[in-house]
Amino acid sequence: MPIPKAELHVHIEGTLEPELAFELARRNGITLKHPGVAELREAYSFDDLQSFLHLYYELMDVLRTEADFRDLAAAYLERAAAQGVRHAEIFFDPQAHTTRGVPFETVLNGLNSALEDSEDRYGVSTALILCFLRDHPVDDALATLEAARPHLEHISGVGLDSAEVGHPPGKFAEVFEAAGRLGLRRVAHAGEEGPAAYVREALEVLGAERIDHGIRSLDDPDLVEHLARTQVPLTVCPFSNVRLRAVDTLADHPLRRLMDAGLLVTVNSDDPSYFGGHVHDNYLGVQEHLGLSDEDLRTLARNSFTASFLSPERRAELIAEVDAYRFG
Ligand SMILES: Nc1ncnc2[nH]cnc12
Ligand SMILES: [Zn+2]
Repeated sequence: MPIPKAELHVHIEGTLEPELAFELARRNGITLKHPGVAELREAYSFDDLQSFLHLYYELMDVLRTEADFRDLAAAYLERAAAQGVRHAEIFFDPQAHTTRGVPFETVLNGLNSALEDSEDRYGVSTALILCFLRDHPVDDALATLEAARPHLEHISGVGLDSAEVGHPPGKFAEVFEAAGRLGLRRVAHAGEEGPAAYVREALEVLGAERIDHGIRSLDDPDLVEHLARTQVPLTVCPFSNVRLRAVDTLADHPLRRLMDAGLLVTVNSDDPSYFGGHVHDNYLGVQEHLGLSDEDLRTLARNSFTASFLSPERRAELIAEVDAYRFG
């Protein structure tokens, strides 16, 4: 079994495998543009974040009913367990569904019905993080937070995702402030394609407790020093960065430089069905291409629990499992 770890950056909609997409399309009487699974997989070649988002939102059309969202989440949890995941903090994009006429409750109830027995079935504890789409109006984000209010016992935090460049975090100050007042944790995608200044803004204006991606932080030495001192975690997604061409190759990936600079770095899958691998595949990829040792992987696994929203007691238990793990 792979080393125990937490996954802190995975979009549930990005775990939709082509086979399941076709099954759900059939179930819902939808015809996909792509004739079959092989042709769809061939379309998984991207120039940048925007070209990926186009297909990502298009394929979501197959997700219509509670059962669809349940099956999507159950399939992810089963695969995650096989990758050594013991705890998953899972993003979902309600606006991508409500704008298509799928009610907020359909999405949340469906996901929850898979999440509620995840610990018993798969040995994976879970949390949900509601992401606002930063390329949509702020008022839509406020309305989404309002829709979430009756369901806060099922939602741990809020995040910010979708097209980054031209959509600085500061635009969402009011929404994040309101989310904070509701007791929600706050994270944000920043510094994936956008500049280091967006990472600063996410920290200073949104009160982000974790930065999703954050790789462009390296362009600003003062910011790197700040992140090292405060230990605000980065949820880094190496396969994603290569597939979306934020980084040329895995061998060029800045993960090792971020670790060497003393940052609290974690490794995650982002949208595993689109980017060629799940979270442990990412661990093995960076190990091979960046020359990380088994002990480096242990550090990354430890970091994943340290950076999680689990209680200090549960974090300590899981970190003890990481420390006791023997590489095969
Ligand atoms: N890598 C990513 N960046 C921004 N938004 C996303 N939504 C799904 N994956 C994303
Ligand atoms: Zn992401």
